[in-house]
Amino acid sequence: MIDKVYCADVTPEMEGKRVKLAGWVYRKREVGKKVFIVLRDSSGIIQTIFKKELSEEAYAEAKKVGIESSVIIEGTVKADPRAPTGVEVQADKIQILQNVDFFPITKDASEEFLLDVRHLHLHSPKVAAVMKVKATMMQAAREWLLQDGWYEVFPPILVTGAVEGGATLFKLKYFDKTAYLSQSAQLYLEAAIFGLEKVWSLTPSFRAEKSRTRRHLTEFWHLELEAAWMDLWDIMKVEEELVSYMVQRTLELRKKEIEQYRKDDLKTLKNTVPPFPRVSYDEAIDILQSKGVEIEWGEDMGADEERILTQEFEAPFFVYGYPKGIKAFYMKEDPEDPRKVLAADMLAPEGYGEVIGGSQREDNYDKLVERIIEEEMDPKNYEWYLDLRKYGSVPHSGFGLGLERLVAWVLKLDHVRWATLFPRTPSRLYP
Ligand SMILES: NC(=O)C[C@H]([NH3+])C(=O)NS(=O)(=O)OC[C@H]1O[C@@H](n2cnc3c(N)ncnc32)[C@H](O)[C@@H]1O
Ligand SMILES: [Mg+2]
Repeated sequence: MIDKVYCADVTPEMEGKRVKLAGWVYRKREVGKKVFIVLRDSSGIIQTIFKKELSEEAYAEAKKVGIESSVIIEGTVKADPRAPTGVEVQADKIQILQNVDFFPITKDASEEFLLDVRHLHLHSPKVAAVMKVKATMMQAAREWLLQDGWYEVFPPILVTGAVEGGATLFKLKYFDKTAYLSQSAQLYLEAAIFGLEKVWSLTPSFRAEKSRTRRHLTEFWHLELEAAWMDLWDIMKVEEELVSYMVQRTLELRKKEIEQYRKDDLKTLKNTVPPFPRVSYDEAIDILQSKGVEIEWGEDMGADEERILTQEFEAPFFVYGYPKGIKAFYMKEDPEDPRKVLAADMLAPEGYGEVIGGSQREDNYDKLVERIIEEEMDPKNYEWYLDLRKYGSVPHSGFGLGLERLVAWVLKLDHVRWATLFPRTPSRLYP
């Protein structure tokens, strides 16, 4: 590894110190017999200046480099309030690892072009900022899960059945059998609670969603938890504590990156502390109808309805008590109202909507068989899952958090695709 210092670690207090930097040419301009190169690495940028009188050779080389060329630069630190970071390096040596005559991404690049060259778009410090925020959100999640006694498990991705409806399964040939890409690790997490009680996983989930909305990917990162002995209200508390910790910790560690995207007062992020507001599905329908939305009790809320509902809140909030007819087979019927299930979604404010889907699971064998048949599925395909209700069944609940959706809200991205390294949508499988 090159014994370099990071751009962001060069400070005015290091005046007179000799440093070696390695990175990519971010900006370049020539003024008289000087070349200014703003160097970029993963930590940030720093201005370097090449003066002919200091080193003719380095000056001549510096004149050659193009934007995004990979270089190693050596020189002496000089405090300069005019430089972008208040300090610059008076360079006397440059090694060009690979010169770039023309970098394809220009200021006027369209979103579609940026997606076509996503592998080059990852050079961008603004894109790197998204990935740093996403990484910090997961670092925070891991911190919270560890201290709260949850075990990480590693469920399969090659599976034999649907969790969230057969319409969005990706099917593949598995030797002489048929397999599917996992829509959710949930069913396997439910098996894991009989030994570990509180489990979690971060896996890619796959949905053959044809809907081309700003919040759907065909592959997304899915943070899922499952806990024995917990009911819906218990798991909602887990959700708000986890999400609060993720958001507050990321505000603490990545405020600079967040402010590259959010030009507001960060109020909704600061408001993300427990307890989150809770509205019933019935109340949500009343709110929407009072705002002129044409929606009847029993209908699902789509992105548009959720967007309107979020206008009532300035922090994430829960909607609970959905009608059975619009929710999945595994959800436990509400004993107080058989029309409903013990399910709750967490919606992010500012129009973002659903970031978490969760519920208490049906733990009674016969009722679960009934629900599977009601949903016109074959109980034979879920024999192993039904076994979980035959050998020491317990009340249990869990949820799934869409990581890209949470990041999209935190950074106010206009599409969830910008929250993932290489977006997968119905029209995008390459690069
Ligand atoms: N363990 C569980 O209980 C999870 C449960 N089986 C489940 O998959 N619920 S979910 O379909 O609402 O998806 C959960 C979350 O997963 C995200 N999600 C769900 N589908 C997508 C797509 N297509 N793109 C991006 N993100 C998606 C979104 O935030 C949802 O709230
Ligand atoms: Mg959902």
